[in-house]
Amino acid sequence: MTELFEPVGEHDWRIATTATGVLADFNAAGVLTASDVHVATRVGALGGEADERVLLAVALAVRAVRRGSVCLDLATVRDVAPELAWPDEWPLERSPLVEAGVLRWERGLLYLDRYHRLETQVHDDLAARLALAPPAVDEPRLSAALEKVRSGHFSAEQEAAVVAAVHRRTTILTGGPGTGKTTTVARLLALLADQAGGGLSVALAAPTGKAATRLQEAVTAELEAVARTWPEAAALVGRPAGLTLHRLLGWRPDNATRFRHDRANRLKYDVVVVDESSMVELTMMGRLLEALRPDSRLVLVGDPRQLTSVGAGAVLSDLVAGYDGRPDSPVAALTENFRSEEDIKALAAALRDEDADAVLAVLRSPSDQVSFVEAPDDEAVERALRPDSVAAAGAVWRAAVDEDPARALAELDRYRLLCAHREGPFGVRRWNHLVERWLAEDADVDVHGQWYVGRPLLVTSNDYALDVYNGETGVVVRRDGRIRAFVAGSERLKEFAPGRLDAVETMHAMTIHKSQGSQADRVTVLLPDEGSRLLTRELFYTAVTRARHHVRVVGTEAAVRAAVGTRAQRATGLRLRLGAR
Ligand SMILES: Nc1ncnc2c1ncn2[C@@H]1O[C@H](COP(=O)(O)OP(=O)(O)OP(=O)(O)O)[C@@H](O)[C@H]1O
Repeated sequence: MTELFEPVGEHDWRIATTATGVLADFNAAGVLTASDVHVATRVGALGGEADERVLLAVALAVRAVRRGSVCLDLATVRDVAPELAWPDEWPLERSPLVEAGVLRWERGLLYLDRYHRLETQVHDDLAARLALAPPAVDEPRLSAALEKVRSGHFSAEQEAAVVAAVHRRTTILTGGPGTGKTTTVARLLALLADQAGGGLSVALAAPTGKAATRLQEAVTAELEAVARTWPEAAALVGRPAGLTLHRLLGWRPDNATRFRHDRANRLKYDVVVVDESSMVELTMMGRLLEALRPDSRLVLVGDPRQLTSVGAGAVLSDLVAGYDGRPDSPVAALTENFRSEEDIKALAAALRDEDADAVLAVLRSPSDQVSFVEAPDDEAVERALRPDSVAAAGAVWRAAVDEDPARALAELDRYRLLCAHREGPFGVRRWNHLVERWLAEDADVDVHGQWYVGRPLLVTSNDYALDVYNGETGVVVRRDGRIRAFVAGSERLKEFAPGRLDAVETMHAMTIHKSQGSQADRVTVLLPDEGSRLLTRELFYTAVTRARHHVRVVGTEAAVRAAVGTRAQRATGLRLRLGAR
């Protein structure tokens, strides 16, 4: 796995032509980009720091944040490129930048001040929530209520989780796909509404629009199940709406990182549930925690084994690891998977155990749920992917031709081709083009133009004016002779003149990062080669757990071993802070 780039000549945009000394050396070696170097030089000039070792540390800290870390671990930083001339020491203690608080140096971790502040804020806000007196609970009422939610499905593990959550203001509910997290949340809401006697305001939030929609749908369905045995409580909860975290906090057109709700203007909700919390980056977690009323309840739901957020931080997995073993831990874990097929569960379990031999054994065992196409070269990969891709895209296209957008969107959820990369031989862009070409060649579909009938769409950013959100899926359909784009929303299909949707991509293939928070009946995972820097266990786990009924892995044994053996490392100090009370 390489973490460096290879400069392609002196005009490469990643080369800082003004850099000198050690910064220039690390830039030329592909460790630092031009922007890392520029930020460090500028910070040094403004803060009166000329020691190039400190400037190198600043540039490496900027690089670390760019790559998802919250800070720079100086003890391991050399591993990036051991052959380079690293400084013998980091004279940070004497640095005016540390003195001025521009840099923070703590426990061997070097922070840019903004990230240090965020991390300490997240820690302190959570600590303050945990230190508050627990909410008052009417125990006889709770016991009576548990009797009512027990009918229908409800495992002992789920019951233990809701009982713990009723007694806490902060709960972190973890579990893999299909472990009944949403079921548990719906029952928790019923119990809380019953305790409150009504008037409980609930927000169901998630980092992406698609995840928010799914959460709302799933909670609504589970509340309907609760209503069969306990209609009063279900009625008290009502129908809470799903919304993105940006929307919950009050998105501001003038500021990308600040929201309308903050410490001075808190959220009014009594309960805030956040699904897919593994995707929540440190900045957003900070904003959420400061906007919550201290006495409100927060339920963070997610799977800490999945890929971390795109932005810096690994908050959920840090919280789970950091609270581990603490008597005040707010973590409730669900482990029993009720949804996936046995062999998919076995594959996910082998990945959790970090056991490459076991992963390969599951992949190679005959199964109608898991398959492995060992494709040594490009041609073999194409041969493997072509029939399924054409069949899946053809089914979407046929529904679109039949002017049936609901069916087209349902077809879209049946099959998904997942890639690690956006660009390159294993990238989404290439496979989108290939599937379009195959569709034209094998099924005679007209794929010309941007808005061809049957084009599957993935929304890539939130548009509050249009009411479409990052992660939502859509399809192009001709209706009454006009080309329209339909996007799946929580309550209804949303119809647009396609030109109005500017942040959409073709979705014959999708990145694994973007697939978080969604599932499909059948999933094909295209593994990149073993040198890919994206290939990690978290990536592989996220990909295979997107499948409900069948997962097919296309790649090589070397790629499988590389994935299982590589952890997505992010330097953060949150778990240390939590562990070192
Ligand atoms: N105790 C149980 N016994 C049997 N089935 C259950 C139980 N709890 C949940 N289920 C069922 O398992 C499936 C998955 O549950 P649920 O959607 O709550 O899980 P989840 O963890 O939220 O999943 P995901 O995150 O993948 O959406 C649902 O069909 C649900 O009805």
